[in-house]
Amino acid sequence: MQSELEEKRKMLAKLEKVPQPEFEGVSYPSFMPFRKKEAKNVIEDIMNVKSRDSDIIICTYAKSGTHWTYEIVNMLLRNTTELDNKSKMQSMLEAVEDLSVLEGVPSPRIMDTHCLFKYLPKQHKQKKVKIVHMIRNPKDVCVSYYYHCLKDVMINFDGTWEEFFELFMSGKLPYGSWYNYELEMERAANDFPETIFTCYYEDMKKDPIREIKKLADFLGTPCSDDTLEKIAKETSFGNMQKNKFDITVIVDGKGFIYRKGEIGDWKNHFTVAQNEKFDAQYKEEMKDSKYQITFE
Ligand SMILES: Nc1ncnc2c1ncn2[C@@H]1O[C@H](COP(=O)(O)OS(=O)(=O)O)[C@@H](OP(=O)(O)O)[C@H]1O
Repeated sequence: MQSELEEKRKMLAKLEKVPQPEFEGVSYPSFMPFRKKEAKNVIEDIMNVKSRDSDIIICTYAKSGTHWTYEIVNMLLRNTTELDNKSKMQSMLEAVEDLSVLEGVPSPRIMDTHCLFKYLPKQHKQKKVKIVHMIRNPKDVCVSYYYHCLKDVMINFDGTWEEFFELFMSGKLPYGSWYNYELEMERAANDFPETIFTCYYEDMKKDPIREIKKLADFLGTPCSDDTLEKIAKETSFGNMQKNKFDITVIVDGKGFIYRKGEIGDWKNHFTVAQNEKFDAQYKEEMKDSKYQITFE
């Protein structure tokens, strides 16, 4: 399986940049399904995926800790404390390239998506699919996303930090506005409190054992203190950066998912003026939100 991942990585490295696909005013990285079908049909394919009672979907805005969450969820479900270098997350946008592959994945399937909640498989409600939502301080998301966009062959961006900051502020970047995404997730979590679990990136970073325990309770996979400790250690940033196979690839052959994994890198990038502008927009957009994000 590791060799299959290597093959996939080589294929990614060869991909030409193409125009960014768009649907309902939101653009997407040009994953393979978009290279073969209209964006509308790709999103419809996701919405028509047949759900199973045991499915788990990790819902995150880009750069909010998706791969980290996957690894923790995978360990809890498969009762292991080792990083999974044999398979990869079923990213829904990529997986719909061949639905038979997704149908052949044994249960419990762990899928992930950065698309809006309204584009989840329609059957998720009746099947009571469990949704794990990780939210991260959007200033750090913005910085992390900037570095990602510079390197990702599926995204056409080679601008400056200043330009990227403005794109983030306007929401005109792949997957759209952070605010739209998170406010929709908040409404969904109010509507489906039993099936949506939200955790904060910063909480997971500061007290992983406590947060992994909460997640295990939600998933119905309780485990011993010893196991919790092992999972926290194995999924620490340093260990994942060193030992996790990274499917993404850039010119120097290295992946780019595990960059810094820190809280507060925004302070190394935001100017005072950018910070003020961001705070003013955040205050306005999130005035009715109950999310508790602190800009440490
Ligand atoms: N174990 C662990 N601990 C803490 N932080 C971690 C961990 N694993 C990944 N990361 C950081 O998460 C950022 C990548 O987020 P995603 O996995 O959501 O990226 S993606 O949108 O799916 O490409 C990216 O953040 P930045 O380092 O700030 O760029 C990763 O480094």
